[in-house]
This record gives sequence, C-alpha cells and structure tokens, in this order.
Amino acid sequence: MSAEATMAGRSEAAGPPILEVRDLVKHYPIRSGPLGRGGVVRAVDGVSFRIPRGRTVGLVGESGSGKSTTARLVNRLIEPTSGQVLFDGEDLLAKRGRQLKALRARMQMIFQDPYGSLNPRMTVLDIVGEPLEVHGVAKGRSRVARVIELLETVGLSGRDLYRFPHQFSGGQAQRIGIARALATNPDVIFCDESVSALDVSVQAQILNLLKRLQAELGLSYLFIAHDLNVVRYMADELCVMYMGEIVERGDSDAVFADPKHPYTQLLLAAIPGHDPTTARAKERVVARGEVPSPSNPPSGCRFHTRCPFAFDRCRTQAPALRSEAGGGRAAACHLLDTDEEGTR
Ligand SMILES: Nc1ncnc2c1ncn2[C@@H]1O[C@H](COP(=O)(O)OP(=O)(O)OP(=O)(O)O)[C@@H](O)[C@H]1O
Repeated sequence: MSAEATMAGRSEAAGPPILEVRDLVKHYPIRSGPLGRGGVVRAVDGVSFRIPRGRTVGLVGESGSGKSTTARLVNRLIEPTSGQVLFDGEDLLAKRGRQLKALRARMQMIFQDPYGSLNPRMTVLDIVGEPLEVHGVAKGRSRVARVIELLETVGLSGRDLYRFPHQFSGGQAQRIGIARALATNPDVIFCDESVSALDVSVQAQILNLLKRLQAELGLSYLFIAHDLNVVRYMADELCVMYMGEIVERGDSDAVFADPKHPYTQLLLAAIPGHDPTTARAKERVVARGEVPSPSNPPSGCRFHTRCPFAFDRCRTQAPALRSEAGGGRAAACHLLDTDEEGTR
C-alpha cells in the first residue's frame, strides 16, 4: 500500500480530527520605530493542519520557525491575530469562561524543562492533584487515590506522594509532569521539546511511555522537537515549518523517505546517517545564507534566498501549499509545478 493510501486509511479510520487549525496567524507588533511603531514579527503566518484522533503530528523546523508559537496558540496560552482552531468540532477561539475551562481540561502540555515546569515547593501530591481540584475532578481522599493511580500509570508509585521535585531524577520529574498532564483525562497533549533536556537512554524511556499512553488512552499528540530522529519515532504525520509557514506536510514515513520541499531536504540531509531514497533528495542540498528576519520576510517563496534550486518565479510569487492528487502529501514549492508541466 502506498504511503498516501496508508495515510488516507488512517485518517478515515480515525474519523473527524480532534483538532483542526485553519489559517492561523500570530503577528507581534514591533514597537521600536521613531513613532513608537514598527512593523510586525510574523511568528505564525497562515498555518493549517489537523490532528487525527489517537495520532501524533510532528512539527519540525529550525529555531524561530514558529513551532512553539503555534503550540501556544492552539493551546490558547496566547491569542492569535486571526485564524480558527476547532477542537472536537467546536470553535475554541469563541469560547470564554466555563466553556473555555472545560475545553482546556481536554488539552494539556508537557514542557521541556521537567524541573522548571514543576513548582519546587509543592509535593507530588499537590502538583499532580492540582488540576483535579481546579477542574473539579476529585477532592480529598478520592484525589489522593486518583493521584496514586496516575503515578502508577507513569511508572512512579504512592511512595512518591509526599516527595518534592528535586528529589527525583530528570526522567522521573518528567514522569510527574506527564502524570499531571493526564490528570484531567485530556484528548490532546502538546509536547514541546518534552525530551530534549533528558539523557538519550532516558529520552527513549519517556518516548516509549508516551507511546504506551497513546495506545492505552487514545491520546493525540502535537509533538515538537529539534531532534528529527525523535520526531520520526513519534510522529504519524509531519508538518515542516519555515518562517511561520508550513512548507510541507504528509505521512511522516513518506516525508522522511521522499522529501518534496528543498527546505525539508535540507533539514533531513542534516540528520547523521539519514539516507532518503529519491534522486532529488540525494542531490546535495546546500542552503545559502542566514535565515531572514521574520519581520521582513523575502518576497515570493520565503525560502528562495537560501534555496539552491530557486528560479525567477520563486522570487516574486509565493507558492501555495498544494496537495498531491489523491494523497495526504502537500508541499509549497514551484519546482513541483514545473515538474508537472514537464518544463524542468
Ligand atoms: N512574544 C514575542 N514577541 C515578539 N516576537 C516573538 C515572541 N514570541 C516569539 N517571537 C518570534 O516569533 C518567531 C517564532 O518563534 P517560536 O518560538 O515560535 O519559534 P520556534 O520554532 O518554536 O523556535 P525554537 O525552536 O527556538 O523554540 C521568532 O522569530 C521569535 O523571535
């Protein structure tokens, strides 16, 4: 079965997506001009993707490409400039008060720094039990029982209830963060560099824990990591971001095996030992120059200033993120248009 068919099958089997992001934009005003006004930083600039139920979507791209901002927008930690976020079919950005709180309980985040994200003065019971109280899930003895259950789910135990974060190793501390994230029975967990701070062997344990929890609880993940091997291990689908835009997306195995966008080819070429199979991907992709400023993105294709294959149209016309016929793959690159027209 082709990768596209596999992906279509997966999405079909999973039903409507748990999360759908449409044309999401976040511009930060720059207040440094002579009149106190400048331009804007285009942190996220028209991003659309879906997370099918029970699946993992990986978000990759260089530092500053807009991955964390996307996760924070979708999680509603910050408000977007424009766009739409549908959570289980509901318009998340239109929700306020109790309705927002109820939806928020169904989305949780696991952070990068396990110690920094846990209050050092709180016991494990209070750290993991806090969301149970905030969201009115459990109080008193039933809260303690639920916290023990959550600790056991992540490989800790009731003996850890009255200990403090600094008494745990990095991997164990991250397990506490995961137990806390699970407390409200979420549907989606946002993992932003959740294993980057851990030793490699501990990373593997936490990734396997996340996979087991996904299988057992039907969780969906948005998974952000610099380490592409980690993303490859975790993600069913991949979105590649460059300067606030998604430039390629598709089934993760298919993108790794046959990256369509020169930027994706560049990212993958940097993975030690990675050997993409297609001819184009095997061409040596050498990116030139620095990443341009997100407050002054290049005209046309934003990658054209670094792309070894850029031609005239790339400098003037922004390529659309076009889906391939019959498949879940999409890439925003004029080279793909010209390939189809047979002019290249
Ligand atoms: N509060 C803010 N005010 C102004 N600009 C911001 C703000 N937050 C992020 N940015 C800018 O938005 C762009 C995207 O940042 P973001 O942190 O989302 O990227 P990222 O891909 O997650 O990078 P990293 O991997 O380094 O975390 C960057 O240019 C960043 O400087």
